[in-house]
Amino acid sequence: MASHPGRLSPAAVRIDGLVRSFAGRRVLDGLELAVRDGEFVALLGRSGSGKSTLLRALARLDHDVDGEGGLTAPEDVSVVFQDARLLPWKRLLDNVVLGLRAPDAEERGRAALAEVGLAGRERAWPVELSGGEQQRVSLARSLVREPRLLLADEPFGALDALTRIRMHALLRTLCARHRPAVLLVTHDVDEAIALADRVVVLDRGRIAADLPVRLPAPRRAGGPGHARLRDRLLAHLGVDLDEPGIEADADADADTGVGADDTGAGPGRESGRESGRESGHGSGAASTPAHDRAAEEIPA
Ligand SMILES: Nc1ncnc2c1ncn2[C@@H]1O[C@H](COP(=O)(O)OP(=O)(O)OP(=O)(O)O)[C@@H](O)[C@H]1O
Repeated sequence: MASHPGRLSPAAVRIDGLVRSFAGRRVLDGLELAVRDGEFVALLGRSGSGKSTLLRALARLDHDVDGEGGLTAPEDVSVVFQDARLLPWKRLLDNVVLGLRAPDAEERGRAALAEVGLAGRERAWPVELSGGEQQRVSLARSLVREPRLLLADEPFGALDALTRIRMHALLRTLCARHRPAVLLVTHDVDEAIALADRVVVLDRGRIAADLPVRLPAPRRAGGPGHARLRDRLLAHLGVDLDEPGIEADADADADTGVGADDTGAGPGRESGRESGRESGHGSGAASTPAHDRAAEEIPA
């Protein structure tokens, strides 16, 4: 992903003390987060930690939900879900340009389908496509609108491992070309590390860790720094790698070419102590959020 960690870009997203509650229970509890223009942020968190609730708030799909706090997000937002949500009675091109009011909509739709590797399939029906191909159409439909912000809620969660790897490469290429800010919800730590400029971990409605990923491309699992960053994120997700039956990557201590403290993450923010494994999941520190250093760098 083309990233410019040293360059100060404006904030595409700024969230300040966001609260969202269901039946009096706070799911987002004073959440602070900023995402720069063109930045790719992966959002990890245990099931029920509020990831989709956050995405729905950013997409303005939560009108009926109780909440407060500041939320600035662009108007031009596209959302990709785990299921492609194509209209089965419309051909692929019509699905891609649905609602797109532009004189050159059809031309752009064709170009978008070509970008995702589906040139020549414009007149196909969704039912004729595999799951991975349908998700390609979903990406084309999102990016044809040239959104400033792309929200992706586990977009590859239903795909097989090989298709997912291909989709990672495609998403990287598309984002480098179109440069939207991206907030990707995923359960897959490796996916987060492979794709994102920054990985944030949501825990009990707040950001428990916010780690820039400073790993060279291509980011292959097992590369320098990768394993230790992975362990650190897993610890924040409550996975105890010391538990019998759970093995850390064998190369976790065999990384070369990086300093002793190099976890592949820059000087991010973590609740609790520096090592997530030492702090244990949650560690109680989620209730006293540290200042978000990464967000601090983002000018309004
Ligand atoms: N419309 C709703 N009404 C009531 N409770 C809700 C609603 N939407 C979400 N919740 C609750 O809010 C909590 C967070 O849900 P959310 O879907 O945001 O979690 P998540 O982190 O995306 O989970 P998962 O990883 O399992 O998809 C859950 O306990 C869920 O039951």
